[in-house]
Amino acid sequence: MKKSTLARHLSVQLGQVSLIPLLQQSSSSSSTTTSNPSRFQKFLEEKLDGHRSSSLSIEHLDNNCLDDKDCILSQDFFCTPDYITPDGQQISYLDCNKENIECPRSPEKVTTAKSKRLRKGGFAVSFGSESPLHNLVMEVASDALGSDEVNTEKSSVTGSERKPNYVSQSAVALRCRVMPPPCVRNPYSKETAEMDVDPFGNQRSKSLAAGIFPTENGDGLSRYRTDFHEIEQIGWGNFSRVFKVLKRIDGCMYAVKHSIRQLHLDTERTHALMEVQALAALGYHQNTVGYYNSWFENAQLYIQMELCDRSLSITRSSQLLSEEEILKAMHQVAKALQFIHERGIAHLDVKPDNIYVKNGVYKLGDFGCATLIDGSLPIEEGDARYMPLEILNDNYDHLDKVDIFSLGAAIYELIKRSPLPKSGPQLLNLREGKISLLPGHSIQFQNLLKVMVDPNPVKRPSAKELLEHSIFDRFDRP
Ligand SMILES: Nc1ncnc2c1ncn2[C@@H]1O[C@H](COP(=O)(O)OP(=O)(O)OP(=O)(O)O)[C@@H](O)[C@H]1O
Ligand SMILES: [Mg+2]
Repeated sequence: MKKSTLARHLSVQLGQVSLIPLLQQSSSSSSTTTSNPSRFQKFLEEKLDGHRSSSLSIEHLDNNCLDDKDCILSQDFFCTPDYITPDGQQISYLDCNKENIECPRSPEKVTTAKSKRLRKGGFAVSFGSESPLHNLVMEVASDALGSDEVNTEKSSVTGSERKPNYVSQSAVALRCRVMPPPCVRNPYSKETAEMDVDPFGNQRSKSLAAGIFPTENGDGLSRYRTDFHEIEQIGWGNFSRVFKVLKRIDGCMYAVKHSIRQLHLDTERTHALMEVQALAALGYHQNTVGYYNSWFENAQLYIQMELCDRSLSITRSSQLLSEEEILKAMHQVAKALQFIHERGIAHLDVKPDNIYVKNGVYKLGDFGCATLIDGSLPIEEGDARYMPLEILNDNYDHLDKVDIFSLGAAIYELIKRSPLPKSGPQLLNLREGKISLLPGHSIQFQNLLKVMVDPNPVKRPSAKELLEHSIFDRFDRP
């Protein structure tokens, strides 16, 4: 009884990825571990046979949903342009723009016979059917599935054909997903230790009593609600809202941004995904906002990111920055730009609203307009107030230098402490590289700003050259 529950629990987890590689691994390793297969192994073998006999190959799992219940909503199902394309998978953006085209397959994971073992106090421990950990897994499994589902699942795996009351593994997996894990305080995180609100109160039992989490579309399958506890809204833009959230499973704070509009068309989703693809391709840099995860839910794109304290927006924050602090921000954003430009990506929406601060460290965020410098992806320019003349004239030859102009304009705005106008002579002057005198600021600094907003992109320094300027000597070198 217990083993079959464990088997179901594991199969539920596997249902979210692909069952086949583990089944193959399990069936091969089983011969080495025992000559007398357990019920669990038998079950896995039966499942494998079942999958084989119904011609369910990995390819089918990847590309075709067997039935509607086997589909898990995920960006995996939408073709998108790649910032990094795996070897041998040259895809063009235009191809991906077509509706209903097959997504390129991810490189196959090499399956090894290694199995992970839980280590405790330096010793490898295994949990047999009598161990407390084993019992805990049993409890969670039976907690996550009602007794009716247990029967349903049992009957479907013991019979060779699907019974009318068959519930697909993906459906069960989704059902399991919506059971919130306990909301635990993270003992390593200062953030959660100092929290004045207590989101750790009986959230799980409350949500269970309320019938899991209601979603806007009423399907009860909100990954956002299942995985996160929403604390408050911390930002908004033209296209998104951003929330401070606590992740239930690790007890840490994150920012989750989600699109305001529902994205029903493939083209809309493809476009929205460019942001997460850029973030994912870039990887970690201390001066870019950290990216963790993304998913579609209710036709909206959700992006889980590193939580920052605030942005430098001068309309949303009343904090005044000294020249020293502004130079520090400029230096750190220049480091972020050097990092992304070296990877062939231009941000195209550098402005104070998109520069965040966390523990005194400045981070470039909002990669919603990010594109490839070589011009091989579509270009959507950011906030027009920070765009140089060449972009308005559809000249995209120096996209990295667009970011330098925008950084210069953003710094100019922070120094002036008044928002750049959307039109008028001040904006035209800026685009022509004319900035008014900035009393109290060094000539060296004013000259640097001037060259950053030069109307000729070639004359603007690159991010690397900017960082080599002597004005930044007092800061650490890249
Ligand atoms: N990781 C984060 N940590 C803290 N605050 C954030 C974070 N991400 C975004 N914000 C806040 O939310 C605001 C809106 O986010 P963002 O700029 O990414 O949305 P958007 O809709 O793409 O904006 P835009 O209108 O500029 O295109 C930001 O200006 C910032 O104040
Ligand atoms: Mg923004």
